[in-house]
Parts: sequence; C-alpha cells; structure tokens
Amino acid sequence: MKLIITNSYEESCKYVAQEMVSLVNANPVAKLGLATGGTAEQVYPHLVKAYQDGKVDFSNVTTVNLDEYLGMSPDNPVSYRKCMDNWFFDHVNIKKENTYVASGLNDPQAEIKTFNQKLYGDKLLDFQLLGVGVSGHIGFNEPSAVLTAGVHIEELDESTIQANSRYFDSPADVPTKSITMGVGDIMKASKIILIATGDSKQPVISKLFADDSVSSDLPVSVLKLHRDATIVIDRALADKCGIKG
Ligand SMILES: N[C@@H]1[C@@H](O)[C@H](O)[C@@H](COP(=O)(O)O)O[C@@H]1O
Repeated sequence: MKLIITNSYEESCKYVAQEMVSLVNANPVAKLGLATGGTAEQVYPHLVKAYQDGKVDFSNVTTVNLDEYLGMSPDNPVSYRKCMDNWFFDHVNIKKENTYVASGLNDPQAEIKTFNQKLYGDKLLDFQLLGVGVSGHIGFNEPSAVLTAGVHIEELDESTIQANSRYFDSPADVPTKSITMGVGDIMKASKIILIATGDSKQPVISKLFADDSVSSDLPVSVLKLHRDATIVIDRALADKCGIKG
C-alpha cells in the first residue's frame, strides 16, 4: 500500500483526478469504479475541468459505482445516482448507458444480479476510487466479524448513519441498509486510490498505518493486500495521525 501526502485536500483531489485522466488517456476504454461521499465529491470538478480543457475523452469509458442506499429511488436528490449525474456524468461526454449506479428501489436480489453483470459481464475494473467511512468502511463494507467478498446487502454501522445524516433531514431518515460491492469486488480492480481528509478520519487512518495488520474490524485494511493501492491524504491529516513522510 502506497501513501501519498499532499499539501492540502485540494491538492489531493487534483492528484487523484490527474491519475484518473492519465489512466483514461492511456486506456480510452477504461472501466472505472467510482465513489460518492463528501471527500470523493471534490475530485469530480477536476475531471470535468480536464474534459472541458480537452485533456480527456470519456466517450468510451464505462463506470460502476460502489454502492447505494437500499430503498433509495434513483430520482431522489440524495441518491448516489443523482450525485454522480450532478457531479460528473452530466458535464462530460460519457454515455449514460455506460454508467451504472445500483438502484436502491429494485428487488435487492435482482439488483445484485445486475450489479454482478455490470462488474463482470465484460471485463474487470481498471480502477477503483475510494473514500473511507469513519467506521473504516470501504464502499459500505462495515466492520464486522467477517467481511463479504461479493456484492451484497449491508446493514449500516451507527457511526455511518450519524456521519451521513448531514445529507438528510434527520438521522432517522438515513436508510439503514445498502447495496454495495464486496471487498473482493473492490480488490479485483487493477488499481485503487483512496482519498481521505479531515479530523473525523484521523482514528481510521491512524489505525490503518499503526501496524501491518489486516482485520475485518477495519475493512479499509484489506487494501494492504492489494498490489497497487494508494492512500492519498493531506499534510493536516497526516500530522493529526502522527504520520511522517
Ligand atoms: N458509501 C460511501 C463511502 O463509499 C464513502 O467512502 C464514505 C465516506 O464519505 P465522506 O467522504 O463523506 O466522509 O461515504 C459513504 O458512506
């Protein structure tokens, strides 16, 4: 697992976007795994800018998103589908039919089938963008005695519900379940970049770099097993975690 420490969150976002642009330029038919969440959100304006500046072409790119809340309509303004449309897809030349964000409204078992078809029907992911939850989750894979490899329905951790309640009227409105890629799905991506910032992520990032352990109590720690996973944090977060470098 590689660590990159930037001078600021803004610089982290630019760095991640630049990596994605380079990847698409090297492989115009790239299949990208995408992420929502407040941290990943600020990566997308840099991708849109690169497109507007003629530096990248998304016309042959396909995408699969990590997760969605169960019961969430794709039309709901806080759905991950709407987030992706608003932040990215509606502003670049990607074909909408080449983008997939699971529907939280469909029958869960049928949607798991569709999700797997999108993940494995043609080729594996060339890249996966990740954020990390305050619980240490990736996608919505929460800490637990065991982790699940494949696409599944996951009960959200109380800390995730609290953290994500900022997007809803109240914590009671946050869905309690999600449909998510499993850790095995994420780990099959050829290249993974995780971006983290902010004081709330200090406990999980500190734990991640405290030692060499991999544990289902800290789902993000599975990235230590990946050949090409990079964690991008800013100096402020690194300092909080006591990480030198
Ligand atoms: N399901 C998403 C995760 O994929 C994301 O990593 C996490 C981090 O969010 P934020 O960056 O807003 O802290 O948010 C949600 O829970």
